Amino acid sequence: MALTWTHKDRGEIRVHENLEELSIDLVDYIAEISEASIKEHGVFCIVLSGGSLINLMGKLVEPPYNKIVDWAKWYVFWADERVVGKNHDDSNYKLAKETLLSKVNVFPRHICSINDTVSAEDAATEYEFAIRQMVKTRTVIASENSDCPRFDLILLGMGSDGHVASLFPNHPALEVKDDWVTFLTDSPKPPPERITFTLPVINSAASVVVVATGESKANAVHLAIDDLTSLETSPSLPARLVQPSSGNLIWFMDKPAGSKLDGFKFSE
Ligand SMILES: O=C(O)[C@H](O)[C@@H](O)[C@H](O)[C@H](O)COP(=O)(O)O
Repeated sequence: MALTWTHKDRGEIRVHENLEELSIDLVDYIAEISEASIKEHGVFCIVLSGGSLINLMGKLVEPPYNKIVDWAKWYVFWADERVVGKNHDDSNYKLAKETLLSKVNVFPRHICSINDTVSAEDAATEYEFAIRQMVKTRTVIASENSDCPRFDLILLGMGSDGHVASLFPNHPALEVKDDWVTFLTDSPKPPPERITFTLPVINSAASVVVVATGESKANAVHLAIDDLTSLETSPSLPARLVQPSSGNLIWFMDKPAGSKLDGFKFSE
């Protein structure tokens, strides 16, 4: 049984017994938001990241999800991408394609990946331009509260340093406010060249999910969610800066990742 609660300003927290339970809850949630978004505005604009998150979504290609999800209405984006060829093992696109997208009926033209033949800077500029065109044609909804797109669902993993997408602690990309997509050529985690959604775009989504598993994430989870003592306060922890302005925030984690949370301790 999952332990779930809502923090007064850090969203809903779901701590699962194990990865199997977490992955079922995660795909249930994705299927639910997909259905609600399609009912509301005809399409589902989902944003992926890399890492273990993609394998945790694997059940989507199995019954009943593969039959109940309206794949033809999906538009797929990436919150961050490594600037490598699409066939490179570091490519987030390749991971999602092999694990999920090649196994369901998402239209290839609805899969919005980066141009892998240009520099990181140009790839970021082109990706933002492509998204702006889709906001213009109303495939992606415009936010009412910011000059940003309002994606239906942004799925983020989290590193043990608290990074989300390719927004790393103390990196200047965290400060970018005027662009929707920015680039890095000095990522602290290899490969160095990446593009990433900026915080204003992440925080304009209708729903943001952060998935964190394993004991190595426990401290970052605590710093991202709990009310901190003045000693611990770390204003630039990227995961703590995920604060959708008028959307939902949900944390999916396993027990080891949640083990340092105040709410977890109280429930033991
Ligand atoms: O671009 C990257 O280097 C990874 O995609 C990275 O951002 C990942 O999402 C997190 O580090 C969480 O990864 P795990 O869930 O696999 O620990």
